[in-house]
Amino acid sequence: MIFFDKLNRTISENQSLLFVGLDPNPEMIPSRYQSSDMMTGLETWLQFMIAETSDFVCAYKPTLGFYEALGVPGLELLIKTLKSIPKHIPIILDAKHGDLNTSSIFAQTVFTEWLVDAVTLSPYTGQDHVAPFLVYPDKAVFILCCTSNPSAAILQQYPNYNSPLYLQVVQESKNWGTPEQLGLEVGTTNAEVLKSIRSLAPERIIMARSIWAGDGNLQQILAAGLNANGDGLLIPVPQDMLGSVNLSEDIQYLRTEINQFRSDFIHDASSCDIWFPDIDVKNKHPHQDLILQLFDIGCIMFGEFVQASGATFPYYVDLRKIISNPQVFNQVLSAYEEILRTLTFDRLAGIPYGSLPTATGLSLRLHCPMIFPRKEVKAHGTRRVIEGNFHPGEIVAVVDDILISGKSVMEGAEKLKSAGLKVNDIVVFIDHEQGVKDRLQENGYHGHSVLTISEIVNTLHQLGRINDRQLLAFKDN
Ligand SMILES: O=c1ccn([C@@H]2O[C@H](COP(=O)(O)O)[C@@H](O)[C@H]2O)c(=O)[nH]1
Repeated sequence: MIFFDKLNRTISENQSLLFVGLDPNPEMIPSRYQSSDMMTGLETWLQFMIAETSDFVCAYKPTLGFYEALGVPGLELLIKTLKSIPKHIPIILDAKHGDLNTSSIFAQTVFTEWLVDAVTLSPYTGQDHVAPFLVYPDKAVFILCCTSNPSAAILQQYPNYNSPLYLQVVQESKNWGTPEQLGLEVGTTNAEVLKSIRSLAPERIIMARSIWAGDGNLQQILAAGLNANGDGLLIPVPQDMLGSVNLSEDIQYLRTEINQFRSDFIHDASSCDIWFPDIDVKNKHPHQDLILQLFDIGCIMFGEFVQASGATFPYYVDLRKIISNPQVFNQVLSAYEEILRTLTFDRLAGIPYGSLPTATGLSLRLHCPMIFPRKEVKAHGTRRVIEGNFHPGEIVAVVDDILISGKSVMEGAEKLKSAGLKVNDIVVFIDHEQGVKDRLQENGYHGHSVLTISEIVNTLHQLGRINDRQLLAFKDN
């Protein structure tokens, strides 16, 4: 069962939006658990919390840092604690993981060995960091949008109160995963902050944090954070309540207070909002799925990228990555193949290095011999400019990844022509447009492309993968 369904089922069965932080914090341990053996005391306390609350919460949230701080016994305690949580209750591991290099292995460990359902992530390493977690279809992530720590305001409110960074994080992270896969972690005592995030992300689950640290106006927080259906907001059980001997009664009292507010809130609302992705089904691009997959595996990036010419573009395409994803690579080959089958040629040539794997794949598919013009000629050995066998006079179809100015592909084609070969057609995956095909034509080549960059950008925007700002940056280019 996917995280989202598991969470909603527990919310409905336990009639609760409350979650408990299962943290072995030695500074918070109630005196009745302070034995000479700290680990035993912490474990007994954690078991008490689970036993007292499992019928009244929708999720548990162990904080990895508290367990790590206890060393190896702490990690053993984490495994024991995770195993003690009833299977039907979702576990959100609060890791605030933020390291790109360890993201894949960390996702594998927490999801397949520790069997947690969701994990909190820091947003700073961007979608590349989130993607390895989202390849687990039944799991989810929560992106840390803001914290209530006073000194963090200088960063989170940057550059100004009208357009603060934490709202940029919300807007941006909505492009990284669906509402079922990606929720938001919001630490705040300020209902206005929560309200601004809720209005920007009406469809997301918000995991509230730190709401009890301020004056604790629960009603304001609920009004700001609940979605129009009176849910979508996970509320932490206050830390000081977790030390109470009457934890079960206290939590039920809090649950009733929240549910009373929710039912009044739903009653007052005259309509409900349903979130739909902005997809135009009728005008679906024939390569829509491929465009999405290329974006999701990081082949199409948005930002400021300096090109070989020195110009800055709002995107960069790195098709070299497809070789690491055979399923996407196969689809890319099929798209090239469709064009090549309409052309007449004796040999295929790939432009090094990026297009050599593509040309090799196409050569095998089309049963057509391949050659390639070297990028640099070796000072030793055969000193060949063209690798592979050919006969002067043969027609070569040239394959490359992307046309920007057309310079690199034309340089390759010229080397082939110098060796007595004929080049009529150049087939690329992406055409940057802006007249580059005309430039090829002026030099005697007929350019063909699977996709244009505007088709890619418009499709990604239509499907919510890129935002209005990214679309505008592209259009203004
Ligand atoms: O987004 C991009 C832009 C460029 N490349 C690399 O450059 C050449 C194409 O540039 P020309 O100006 O047409 O020579 C392309 O073959 C890539 O090697 C890129 O990969 N992605």
